[in-house]
Amino acid sequence: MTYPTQPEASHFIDGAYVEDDSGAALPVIYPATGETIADLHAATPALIDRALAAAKRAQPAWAAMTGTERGRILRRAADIMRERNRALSELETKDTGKPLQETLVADATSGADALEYFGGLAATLSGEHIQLGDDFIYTRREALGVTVGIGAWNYPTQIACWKAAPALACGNTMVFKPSETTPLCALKVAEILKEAGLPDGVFNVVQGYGEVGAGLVEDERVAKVSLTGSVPTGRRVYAAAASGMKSVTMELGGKSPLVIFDDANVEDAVSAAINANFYSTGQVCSNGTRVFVQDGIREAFLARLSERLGGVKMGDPLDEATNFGPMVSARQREIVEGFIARGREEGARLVAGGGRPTGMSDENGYWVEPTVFADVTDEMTIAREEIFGPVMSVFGFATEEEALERANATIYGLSAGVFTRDLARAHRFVGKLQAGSCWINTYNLTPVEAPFGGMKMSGVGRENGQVAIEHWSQLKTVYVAMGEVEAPY
Ligand SMILES: NC(=O)c1ccc[n+]([C@@H]2O[C@H](COP(=O)([O-])OP(=O)(O)OC[C@H]3O[C@@H](n4cnc5c(N)ncnc54)[C@H](O)[C@@H]3O)[C@@H](O)[C@H]2O)c1
Ligand SMILES: C[N+](C)(C)CC=O
Ligand SMILES: [K+]
Repeated sequence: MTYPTQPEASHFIDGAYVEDDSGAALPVIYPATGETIADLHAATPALIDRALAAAKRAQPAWAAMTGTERGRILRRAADIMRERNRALSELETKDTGKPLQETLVADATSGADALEYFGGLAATLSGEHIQLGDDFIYTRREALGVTVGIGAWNYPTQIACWKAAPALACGNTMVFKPSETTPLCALKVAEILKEAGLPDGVFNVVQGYGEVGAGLVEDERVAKVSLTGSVPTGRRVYAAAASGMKSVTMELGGKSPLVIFDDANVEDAVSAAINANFYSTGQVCSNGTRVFVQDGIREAFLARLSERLGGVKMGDPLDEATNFGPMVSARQREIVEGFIARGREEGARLVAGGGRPTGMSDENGYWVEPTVFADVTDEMTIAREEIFGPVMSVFGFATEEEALERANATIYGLSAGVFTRDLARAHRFVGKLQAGSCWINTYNLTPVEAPFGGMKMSGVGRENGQVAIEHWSQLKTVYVAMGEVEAPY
């Protein structure tokens, strides 16, 4: 099967597709050609209200089902997603420009993993019993209520599922707003959940720009907001949620370090640096864009990296042989090119890339070459700011202490990696890294079993793993008295 790129309508509310042409135009662009592949509309205030009302109405009955019943629906949806992985991946590729080689293994598949994992966990939700003499206390793990998910554009299906799966497992309902840049696949997630038996109103999708997100966050019916996006947006959303005393999960940006010691396996370290910088054309929050290579192997590392970049294959993202796609949008390419120019101006040494690839269309596809800067210093703009594109900065270092201090010298704390054959050093080092996800001798693996999220400015809360349940539910404490009630008078 193939999904048409134009969906039946822009929004999915209360179990059905809904359109309102009076909403702002939201064209969907295929980043490899610049072609408009769908015309959607942003949600109007009336549609936002309709979605939240549907979620509010559906929530009590959804929460009243047993966890086993809720989980069965999520697991059925996981199976359907896997059966349709190719069609979903093709649609994701058209929406994001990411090569099909990637979307086939990292998007709907990861979404299905989350639905399966939290579908399984749904039946395990429980409280505790605390005996106090004859009296006792028990706790109930309850849903939060109506929740809002807001997505970034790099992993649209995955983000929708990483939020919806634990939210729904816990008995919440959700209104999800995809990124305006990649709005298509969340609608398919909604369709599939419905097909799997999800009651109407439990998962709704509304499209729109930032103000639609803001409208959702500010609504008093909403108990929790989970955002995947940039730090500036995170600040705004967290502040708006705080004034309504809402819970939040913030999955934000990063400028993560990848530290490679002299004793590392250079071939593996180069592979990891490639995965940590050029996968999804560098549009990955957890990317290890600050690559610290110890002095003894730095030139060998750079030489081997340059050779390995000969294996980059740009081209039609729908061709499974293509392993590097365009940037998601003209705007994002402009931002990345601005950073590359700054890197040059500030004196970093360009080792690879740095421009638009020859032979690829300049006007339409938003192409940028995989770019490597060496001799980068900690003060340079490219060393400090999240670029969100295929730009690797390579730094030298002499000692473990120095590497640790410089790795942590950032406002961000999403991820970090260390390569060494000395495992005592590896554990000692990650013990002191200020990052939510650390990898030893690999990079960027984010299975759903692993809690994922940021320290410092990179976020609040965790997605995935069992701990996500705590972020999508609340505890009620019940004290039960077995005797008479004493009072002073
Ligand atoms: N930690 C993670 O899991 C993770 C994953 C992917 C991307 N990211 C981060 O996301 C960023 C790139 O994505 P982006 O450019 O789409 O981010 P963005 O912050 O521009 O937008 C994210 C989402 O927030 C919405 N939004 C914007 N203003 C809003 C407001 N005032 N209220 C409510 N919603 C609002 C947008 O419409 C979009 O849906 C990068 O910084 C990247 O690191 C983080
Ligand atoms: C969560 N992750 C790393 C797969 C995608 C973030 O951009
Ligand atoms: K798009």
